[in-house]
Amino acid sequence: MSHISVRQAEIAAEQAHVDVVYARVEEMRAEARDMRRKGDQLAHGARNEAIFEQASMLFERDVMVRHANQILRSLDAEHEGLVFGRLDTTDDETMYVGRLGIRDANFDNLVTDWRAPAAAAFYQATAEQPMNVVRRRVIRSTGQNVVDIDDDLLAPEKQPEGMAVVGEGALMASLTRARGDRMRDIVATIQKEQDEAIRAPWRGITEITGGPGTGKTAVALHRVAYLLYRDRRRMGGSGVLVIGPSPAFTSYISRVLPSMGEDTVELRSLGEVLDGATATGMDSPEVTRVKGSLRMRRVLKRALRAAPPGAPDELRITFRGEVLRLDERELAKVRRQVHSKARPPNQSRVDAAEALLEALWRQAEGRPGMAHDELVTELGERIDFHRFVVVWWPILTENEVLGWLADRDRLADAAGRSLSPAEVDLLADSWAAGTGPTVGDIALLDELRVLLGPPPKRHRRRTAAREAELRAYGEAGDAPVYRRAAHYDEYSHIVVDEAQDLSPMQWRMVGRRGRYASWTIVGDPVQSSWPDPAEAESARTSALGARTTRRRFTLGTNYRNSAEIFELAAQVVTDVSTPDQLPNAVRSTGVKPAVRAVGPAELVAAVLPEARTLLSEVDGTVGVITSTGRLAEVRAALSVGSDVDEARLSVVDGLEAKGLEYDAVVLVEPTELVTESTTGPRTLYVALTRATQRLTVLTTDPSWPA
Ligand SMILES: Nc1ncnc2c1ncn2[C@@H]1O[C@H](COP(=O)(O)OP(=O)(O)OP(=O)(O)O)[C@@H](O)[C@H]1O
Repeated sequence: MSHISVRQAEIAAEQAHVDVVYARVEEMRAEARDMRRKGDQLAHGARNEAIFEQASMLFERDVMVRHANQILRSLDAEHEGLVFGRLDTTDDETMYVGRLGIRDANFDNLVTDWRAPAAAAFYQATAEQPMNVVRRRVIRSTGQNVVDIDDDLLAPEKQPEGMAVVGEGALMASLTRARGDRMRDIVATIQKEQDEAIRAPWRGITEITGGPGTGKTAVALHRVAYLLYRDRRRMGGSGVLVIGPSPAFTSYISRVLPSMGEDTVELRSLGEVLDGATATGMDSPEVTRVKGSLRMRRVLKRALRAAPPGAPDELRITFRGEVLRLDERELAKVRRQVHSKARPPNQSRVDAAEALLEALWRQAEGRPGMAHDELVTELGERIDFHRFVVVWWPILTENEVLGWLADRDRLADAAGRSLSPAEVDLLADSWAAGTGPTVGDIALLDELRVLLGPPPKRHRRRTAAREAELRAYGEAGDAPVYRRAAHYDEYSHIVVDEAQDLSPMQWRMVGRRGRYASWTIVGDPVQSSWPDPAEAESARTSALGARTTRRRFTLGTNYRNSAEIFELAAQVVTDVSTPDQLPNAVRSTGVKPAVRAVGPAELVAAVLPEARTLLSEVDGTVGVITSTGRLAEVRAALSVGSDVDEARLSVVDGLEAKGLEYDAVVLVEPTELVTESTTGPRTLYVALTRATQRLTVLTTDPSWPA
């Protein structure tokens, strides 16, 4: 047979199996719908039964309906390539690997779930250690149609007669495909070093480091899918949280888990970790640095202890014909005394009232007709006294307290010697600008929330049991509504991506979400935009606990950039990295990055034609990356060319580019990315490593990158 007809024959054989699988999926769908119907009938029946029977029937109904819904959800997930792999072993066994485990009506395996232990060989077998695998086959499909196959022969000496081997490399084929605006899953082509990190035990802290494009994000997300599959009860019930640097990033990765049938994982950017707040704006690097520093804890603590703006500075009250008075100094003393108790301020109003009454007694003591207990009881019940307490010791929100600090004098008082006068100016200006909380403010607000304590509860409308139930299942029962209590801190697993950029204050905020969590921490120190890694490291250790099990995986192959693009990127970080921190980019396109020198007046005008050229050269996305200061100007220049395909073109600054990727990139004035940031070369490195195929650098410096 010719080469082509062997391939066609093999594709046809795989199509036959895939057809059987899809037919079975249809049957399973019908069975699940039937189960759900029965569950509903059971519930209907229960309404007519005695109460105690009702409870058990409702429980049974819940279990049935939930189970049926879970099956339907995973069957309904986007199943492009439901079956993507096949292993042929030395024992003449054949195993298909796919996104779901599927058995036929006789319980024989049609497809093994990629996360099952039996499927591990699909990712881990190598020619050196074939793990009983003779041939590994990747099956590529469009919808339900097999379009191509690709084989690795791992044990040629065991190849039986008639076993065909076709293809040129599924990984390379997948890497050269055009990118869309969302990241895709990589289940079919996970590499061995990646698989080890994905399948690592759930306990403790799993660190995944590696250079740009090594698949850290992809691996972390597949790890989540793996952990949920292996331990759904533990992981799914308490929930999994994935934290990324920006909303652009969380949107970019948002499809990966649903495409694997997992739609219960929460994705949040750093500006959204605190419930009720959404921040996207970034401060300047200088301000970010101060806001992120642990010194802010002391500043915030002191800020809380000051009298709130507008609080009365005198208490005057008449008791038994005598005027009792506490002046500003005495009131300040009482305030200090109440704050010195361990209770948070929002829980201390009763303490404050008691301390005020004691201070009033000290005024009254010795005067005729005064008795301690009478004064305390009678004044304590008086409405004018209550009115005073409410305004003198108000229940505060974190936003109010941060708002106070826009006042430079107040901030300087709170800062004491923790901040320099220049730092005080920087922060006061940033808050006085009134543009709403920035991403850096969110960690401060969260800190204040904890320092203030919860406001006193008047009524508990829901019982604790009801709360717990709502947390676990959502109110609707069958739809997956994953509403958790505000400031939920019991996630079972938390993934922190681009972890190298978290400030110490952000580590504290993130650490609070996982009191009992295990962690996957993903990052690359060379891409860090945080200036003091040692401080961040120690904050991270105290946030996550130093003694827990730690395991570390380092990924060494850059799957994103062409070798030509990465060669240029590596040049800019030679001074801030060691050779072992730089990955190996193995895919060569033969196209070197274009570096174009232009005059300063032509710089911005040159962006549109370059973007147009790249849009015509690649099938997928084009990113324009510029300094933050130039973002608006470049966006305006690009909107002039209304003929460009906006779905394929985006404009971001160096920080927003974190974690994203495009088929082609226009990088505008690289030196500005360096000078604008306190960790310049690292930010530039991020920008230079976003493109998979083409990179054009526009610079006004003819000698760049020298
Ligand atoms: N085994 C693989 N098979 C196919 N594609 C892969 C594989 N590993 C990684 N990729 C692809 O390489 C690209 C880079 O992956 P990813 O974004 O996860 O890298 P990263 O290490 O997080 O990068 P960065 O640190 O630059 O953000 C993605 O398009 C991803 O799909």
